[in-house]
Amino acid sequence: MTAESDVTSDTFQFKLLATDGKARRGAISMPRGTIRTPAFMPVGTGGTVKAMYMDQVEDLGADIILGNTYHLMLRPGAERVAKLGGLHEFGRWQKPILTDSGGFQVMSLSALRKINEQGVTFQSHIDGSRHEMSPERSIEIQGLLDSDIQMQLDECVRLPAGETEIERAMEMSLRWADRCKVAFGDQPGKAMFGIVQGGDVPKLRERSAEGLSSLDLKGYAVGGLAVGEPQEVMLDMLDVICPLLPAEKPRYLMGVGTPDDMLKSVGRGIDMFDCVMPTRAGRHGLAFTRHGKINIKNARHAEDHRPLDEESSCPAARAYSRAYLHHLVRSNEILGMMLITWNNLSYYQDLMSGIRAAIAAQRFDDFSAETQERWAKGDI
Ligand SMILES: CCOC(=O)Nc1nc2cc3nc(NC)[nH]c3cc2c(=O)[nH]1
Repeated sequence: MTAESDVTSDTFQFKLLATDGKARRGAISMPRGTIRTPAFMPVGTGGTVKAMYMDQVEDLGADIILGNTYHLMLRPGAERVAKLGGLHEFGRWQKPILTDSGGFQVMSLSALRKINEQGVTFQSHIDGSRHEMSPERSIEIQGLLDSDIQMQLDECVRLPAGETEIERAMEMSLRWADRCKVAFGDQPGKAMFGIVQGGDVPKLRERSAEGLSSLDLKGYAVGGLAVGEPQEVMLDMLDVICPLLPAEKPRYLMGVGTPDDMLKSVGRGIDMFDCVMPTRAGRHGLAFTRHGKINIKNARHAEDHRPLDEESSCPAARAYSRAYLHHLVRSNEILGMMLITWNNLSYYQDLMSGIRAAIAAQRFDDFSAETQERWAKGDI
C-alpha cells in the first residue's frame, strides 16, 4: 500500500482535504513526493540535517526538508552542487526540498550587508568574500541546487522597527517577488513561493498579502515574524494575513517554531513550518517530549533510569535512560547530540501527525487543549 507521501504528481498541486475552524489538512503533490500538511520541515542548512542520517529523517515521517541557499552558495557553491547532480543527489535526500533565498541569513549572518533595488550585497561570513544577490540570481542559485520549492528574495526587517522602514522593505520585497516570478518562469513540477512582509503593521501586512495574491503564485510564505516579537504579536499578524491569502494555496510560516507556536499557528490557518529549534536545541541537550521540555543536563536527571518518553516509537526516546543521556551531554559526547536531535525531530513529526489526524477527525481544538495540558502537567 503506497503511503500518501509516496504519491507523486508531475505538476505542483495543493489539495485542501479538510478544514476544522481555521485549521487545514492538505497535501502538496510534486514529482519527488507528496507533502502532508500541516507539515514540519527539518532544517538541512548545508545539505545535511545536523547529527542525522537522511534515512532517519525520512523514517521519522518528514516529507520535505529545508536547504539553505546562502550557506550552499558560499560553500560548496551552487555551480559545484549542480555539477554533482543537484542537492538531492549530493545529500542523498530524494523527497522534496524547499530552499530559502538566503535573504534572512544575509540579514543575520554576514557583515557589511548592503541592500538596494538591485538586490543584496554582502560579505561571506566564511572568508569575507563579497557577493551580490539579485532576485534573479537567487532564483538561478535555487535552480542550480535543483530545489523543488524556491523562495523569492525578500528583505526581512527585525522587530521592533519604524513603520517607514518596514514599509520600504515590504514594497521592495513585493517588487522583488515579481522579478523572481519572471526569473522562475514556467516550471510545472516546481514552485516559487512569495513571502508576505510588513512587520507588525496590519495595513502593511494587508498590502503585502494582497499584492502577492495578485501575482497568482503557487504558495505563500509569511516572513518577518519570529524575529524578536512576542508570540501574541506573531499570532495577531496571522489573524490579519491568513484571511487575505488564497485558501487554495499553501501557507508557510518561516522560522517557526516551538510546538506551542505551531499548534497556535495551525489554528490560524498555517500549513507549513521550518525551525532550527528541534535540531539546535537537541545539540544542547534540550529534549522535546509529549510531557514538555526536558533539559537533560540538569543534575536531577543524573540517576534517572527512565527513558525520555516510553510512549514514543523513537529508539532515542525509549531505549536509553535519562541518566545515560545526561552523562553523554555533560561529557560533550557526539552520541548525546545525535540521540536528543533524533528524539526532538521524532516528537516534532509525531506532533504534526497528531495535528493532521485531529483536523481530519474534526477535533483539532480538543487535541490542541489536551496537548497543551500534557505540556503544562510536565514530566511526571
Ligand atoms: C525560508 C525562506 O527564507 C527566506 O528566503 N527569507 C526569509 N527567511 C526568514 C527566516 C526566518 N526565520 C525566522 N525566525 C527564526 N524568521 C524568519 C523570517 C524570514 C523572512 O522574513 N524571510
